[in-house]
Amino acid sequence: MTTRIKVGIRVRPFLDSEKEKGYLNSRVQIDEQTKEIMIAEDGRRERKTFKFDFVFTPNNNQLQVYEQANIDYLLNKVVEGYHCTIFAYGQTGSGKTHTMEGYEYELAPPKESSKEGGNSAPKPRPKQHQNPERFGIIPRAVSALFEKLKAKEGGEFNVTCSFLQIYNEKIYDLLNPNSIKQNSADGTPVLSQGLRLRWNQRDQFQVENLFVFDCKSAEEVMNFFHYGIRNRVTASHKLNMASSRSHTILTLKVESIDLSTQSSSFSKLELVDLAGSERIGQTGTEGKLAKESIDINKSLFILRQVITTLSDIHRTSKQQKDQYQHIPYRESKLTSLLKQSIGGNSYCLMLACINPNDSFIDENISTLNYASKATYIKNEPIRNDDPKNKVIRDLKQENNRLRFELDKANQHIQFVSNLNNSGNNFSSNHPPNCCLPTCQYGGGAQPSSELTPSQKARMSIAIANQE
Ligand SMILES: Nc1ncnc2c1ncn2[C@@H]1O[C@H](COP(=O)(O)OP(=O)(O)OP(=O)(O)O)[C@@H](O)[C@H]1O
Repeated sequence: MTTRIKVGIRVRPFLDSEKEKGYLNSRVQIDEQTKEIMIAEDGRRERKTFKFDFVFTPNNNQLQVYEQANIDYLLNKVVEGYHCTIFAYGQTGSGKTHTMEGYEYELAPPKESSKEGGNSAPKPRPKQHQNPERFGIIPRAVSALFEKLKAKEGGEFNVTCSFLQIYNEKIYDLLNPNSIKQNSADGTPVLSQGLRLRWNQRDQFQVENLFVFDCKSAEEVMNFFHYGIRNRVTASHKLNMASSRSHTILTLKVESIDLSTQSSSFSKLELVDLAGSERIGQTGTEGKLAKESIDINKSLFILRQVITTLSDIHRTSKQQKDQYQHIPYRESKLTSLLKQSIGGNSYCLMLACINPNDSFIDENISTLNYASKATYIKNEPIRNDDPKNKVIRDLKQENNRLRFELDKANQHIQFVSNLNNSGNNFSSNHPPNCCLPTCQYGGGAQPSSELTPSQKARMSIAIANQE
């Protein structure tokens, strides 16, 4: 079965800080009925119109986004054994982390000078007390997933979680204290080598030595998540007080066991918050932050290439497809890890975020263009049975097939020997491999009445197997 990537656009409201600066004009128009976004480019009178699966206005709150984007449907798929990915995409400060996570941040007071005598820059950190109404997709989905798993009858489940970030094109474990060390001089993270990606037989990239924790409840997952976001690289710049400098992927792996059939399935829910594309001039970043910008933009560039290539493939006719076969997944860590999600075997939802401010019209048009391309991408979700189940099922089928063949052969032998014994020569109209009790051809004899009880039993097994 193929299914398109679903795409939603969320236009955030103007922030108080923006209103104070007098930013109030927005050329972005949203039609909730038709699910269209209209935007007028600089110097042009006609508006560009983009159509999506979901559109969210600045008035839509977190719960409305969660419900209308049909996250529930995706969670049901995870419970059924399918992989699902939800990812937020957009320019820096457009509302990705708000949509995925929803926590309020504050700037931690600068650390006292270190022994080298330097002062650390104030670092954003989540506030101690959070308003649950602000919670984004991650806390809501984690809690709903556990509710669904617990409500499922006749089954058991195991959930594990892992949490990583891709920073400057290296992968770091946000749950491993050794993965992220603080610089003694200024408190900024000095990151170790990063974890390696390994390609495995089932056509997917895996991160080596990533910490994976068993979680019995949503609270346990959220505790790990809170631990991890404190390790995520964030920084303040002109466009965002708490800007994510890395892409993060929170992965929940679910093993569901059906007790009646003793079969199990493996699925995963990936919740991805991307770092935002940025123009260094607008963010006012320099030095280390400017280098981060370049790396963020580079990996997003490859992501856009993957989206463009796949959307071209799925839009063109079959003959033309061959020209486009190279999809540059391997050219960045991010796209390698999202290979199953974009053009692969997962259900996938992309939430593209828009800053309403007219100063970012070019960035918004770019976001809308790529989001629009993503609507053409088709995935082929598959149910991920335990590979052992498949082997057992295949062996059972093979066993049934062989028993059926054997029965047919025995019946044929029996039929021929009955003919020889009775001297009856009516065989001319019968096909050589016909199964006598269900034979459609007329004839004088009724051989089924001549079968022994054990033959009849074998015959009924064979017929049952056939059905
Ligand atoms: N829908 C919204 N309603 C209210 N405030 C919002 C909304 N979306 C974003 N914000 C606020 O806008 C600011 C920037 O949002 P956020 O940090 O989510 O952006 P981002 O796209 O994740 O940026 P970056 O790529 O730099 O990490 C934050 O203060 C956030 O609280």
